Amino acid sequence: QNVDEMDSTIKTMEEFSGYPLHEIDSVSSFAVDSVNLQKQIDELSSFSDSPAPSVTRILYSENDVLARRFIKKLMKEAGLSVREDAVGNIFGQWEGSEPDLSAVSTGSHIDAIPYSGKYDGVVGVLGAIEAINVLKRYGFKPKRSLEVIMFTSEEPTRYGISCLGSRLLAGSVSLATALKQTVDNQNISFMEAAKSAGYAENNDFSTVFLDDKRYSAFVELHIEQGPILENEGISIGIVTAIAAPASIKVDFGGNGGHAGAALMPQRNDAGLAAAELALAVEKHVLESGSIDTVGTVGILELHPGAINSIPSKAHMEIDTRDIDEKRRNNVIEKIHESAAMISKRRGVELLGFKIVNQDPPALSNELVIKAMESATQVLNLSSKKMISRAYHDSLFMARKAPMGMIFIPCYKGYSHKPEEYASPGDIENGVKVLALTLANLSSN
Ligand SMILES: NC(=O)N[C@@H](O)C(=O)O
Ligand SMILES: [Mn+2]
Ligand SMILES: [Mn+2]
Repeated sequence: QNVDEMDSTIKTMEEFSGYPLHEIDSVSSFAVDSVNLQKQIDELSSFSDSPAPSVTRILYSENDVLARRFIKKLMKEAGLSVREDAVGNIFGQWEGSEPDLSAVSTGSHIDAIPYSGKYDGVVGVLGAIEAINVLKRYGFKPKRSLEVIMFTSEEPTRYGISCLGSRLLAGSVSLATALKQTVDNQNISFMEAAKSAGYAENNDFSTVFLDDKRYSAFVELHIEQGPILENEGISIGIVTAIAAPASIKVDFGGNGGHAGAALMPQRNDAGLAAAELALAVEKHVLESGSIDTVGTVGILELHPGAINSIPSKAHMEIDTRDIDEKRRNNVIEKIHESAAMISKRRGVELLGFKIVNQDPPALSNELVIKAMESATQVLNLSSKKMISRAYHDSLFMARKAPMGMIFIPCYKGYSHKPEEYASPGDIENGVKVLALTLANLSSN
């Protein structure tokens, strides 16, 4: 990009951000402390219930509490004023020159599903704190306050509810009520676990709800969790939409019995019903007519779980998503019909078919997209508009503020496994784009 183009880009950015960018003696002084950031990522990954290189960090576990303490320490070191809500969403605020204006927020999550990696969500929390440090080191002064959010339980691991913290922030009355009766598969109630981690003093979770004017924008930095950016050699993904996720819990019941003595015609094997439904999920998804429809049976549990006993109960959890909500809902209906048909044909009882969540997709906000694009231009980084097939807290923050997401490449698109990896250089680019985007949005 030659100087004239650079000048015109900076000019556009200044007009857009109202921030004196030409005073920056060179973009290079907009520096990220990548070495320190990588140290923080490595240290955070040590708070894990599974051995390195895998990371397992379950909501309100001992390692989750230690990790939360680490995040609050880093927020304080960045000069942010820290507060937590009733379910443990953590907020670090940098007050702007006009604190009455709606603030600009950014953030992600640090919980990690069993045996996963150290970058999912973490880059968006530690990277956000570092983006604040970059702006502070550079002498930037925000007009609107800037707020870093660490969302509670984006992963559905412990209580089967994804984006628990951001759903509540978005005002989910049904969840605020349901949490009082929710237990995990060890029968530990949400209330008990939350209290053990220092939260849920009172059980009125409506205190978590955000008011509509709280934020003027929300931006989340995240690894792509897919191979596109790496394959195409592109530095930054500008997310335009987040696919619509849904999850279903299905339970089958049969008579069970002796694996040797019970002859095949006399059986109503709950396990086989579940197995057949798992294949039906794949069939319905493949028949949706679009590559954008996906379906996964990530949990399948048989009871009593003995080799020589016919399964009397089968519990399965189905995750299905699509960028087209209607098409996804059609698939859910077909799965429901198959569950009923299989149970009838096999003489197995369909004990439960519970749709836990069936969320609409979310669109990114045009102005936030513009701010992210301008930032990549000024930083001379290649970028590409794309959709997110993974869901994120942004899916719910979009209900409360104009939303945008910044993706960075990750190794072979790996995620939710220990081989998940993003290079310090790619993380640095993401943090810079985030910092400039926040500067932009908080100056308007
Ligand atoms: N981003 C991400 O991994 N979110 C997950 O919880 C998911 O299943 O999409
Ligand atoms: Mn994840
Ligand atoms: Mn994530």
